[in-house]
Amino acid sequence: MRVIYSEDHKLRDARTELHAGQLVTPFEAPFRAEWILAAVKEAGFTDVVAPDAHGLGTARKVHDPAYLDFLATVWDRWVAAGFTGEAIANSFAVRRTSQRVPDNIVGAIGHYANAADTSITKGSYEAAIASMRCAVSGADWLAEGNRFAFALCRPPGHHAGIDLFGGYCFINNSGVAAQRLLDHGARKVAVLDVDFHHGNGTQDLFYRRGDVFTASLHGDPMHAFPYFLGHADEEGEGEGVGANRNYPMPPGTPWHVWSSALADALTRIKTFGAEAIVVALGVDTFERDPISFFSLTSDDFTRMGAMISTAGLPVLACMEGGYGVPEIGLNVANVLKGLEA
Ligand SMILES: NCCCCCC(=O)NO
Ligand SMILES: [Zn+2]
Repeated sequence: MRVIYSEDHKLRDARTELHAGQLVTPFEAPFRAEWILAAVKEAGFTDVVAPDAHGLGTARKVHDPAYLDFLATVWDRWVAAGFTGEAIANSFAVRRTSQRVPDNIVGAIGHYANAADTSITKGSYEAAIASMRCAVSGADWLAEGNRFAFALCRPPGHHAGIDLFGGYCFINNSGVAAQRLLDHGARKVAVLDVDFHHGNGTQDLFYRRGDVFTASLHGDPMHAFPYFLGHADEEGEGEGVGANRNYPMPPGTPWHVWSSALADALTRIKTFGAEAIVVALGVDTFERDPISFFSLTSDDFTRMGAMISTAGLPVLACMEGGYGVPEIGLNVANVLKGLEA
């Protein structure tokens, strides 16, 4: 199992997150990647490498280039406007509004934000680029004929849409990796999102495409972030009809319910004809995750990896969510162990 990790994730170290009406210390913090790296090494996954210095060529095929340009410049524009706090959106291009991008940086950040929980700070963009590079390097490892890779992506990416950031995400790492696999010659690829939260960004990227099957198992959006996408009747559009599958589940969902959804998703991925699976690997489905409400145990993550492995396809796992409990490292390591079992 090749592990791809970049020290540059530490450049993403926001001081604030808008949560429950207060500015709190972000749940998505640097310690997460350090705990996970230590745990996977402890579990014997010691083939750890830095990512290659990929540019934005692949990302520009799934994200709006103007959005990527915004990400590259937003912090400097924010500072130039004289603001001393972290860049937080507080006005949004909601229903029945113009989709023109304002020149004003407060307007522009609101145009591109799908949530107010993600403060942008100095270094956030550079960290997001490094995170994307981990995922692209993992896709390259699979394209070289290897079975498994784990991209220890931080910041995460599955809430990043074509031209949207939020939910701690800026560039859709697993989506860029899926595109990279297609660029390497795959005809069909799947993105399987096992994070507690719906992969609204990934769904957005590929909703109208027939070459990437997107499946997401998640907390019912009637009760859980991101709230406004992730329902079972969202099945794709145009060339993408039938290539999107959502499995919304209720609070307290245990392994036997969750795993039946996984089994169905894997069957559909095989029927679709995917040649590889990119797993958006969040471990916030864990029973003690501080911001989620499923009931998976640490042993269930081993079972999860083993089930995904039975599809018999190359797998690239890209780190997504999973917060503030020591078991996040163990849970990630267990998925990797299950994959290789
Ligand atoms: N601030 C609202 C919750 C953001 C969820 C981030 C996450 O774990 N997504 O998978
Ligand atoms: Zn999550």
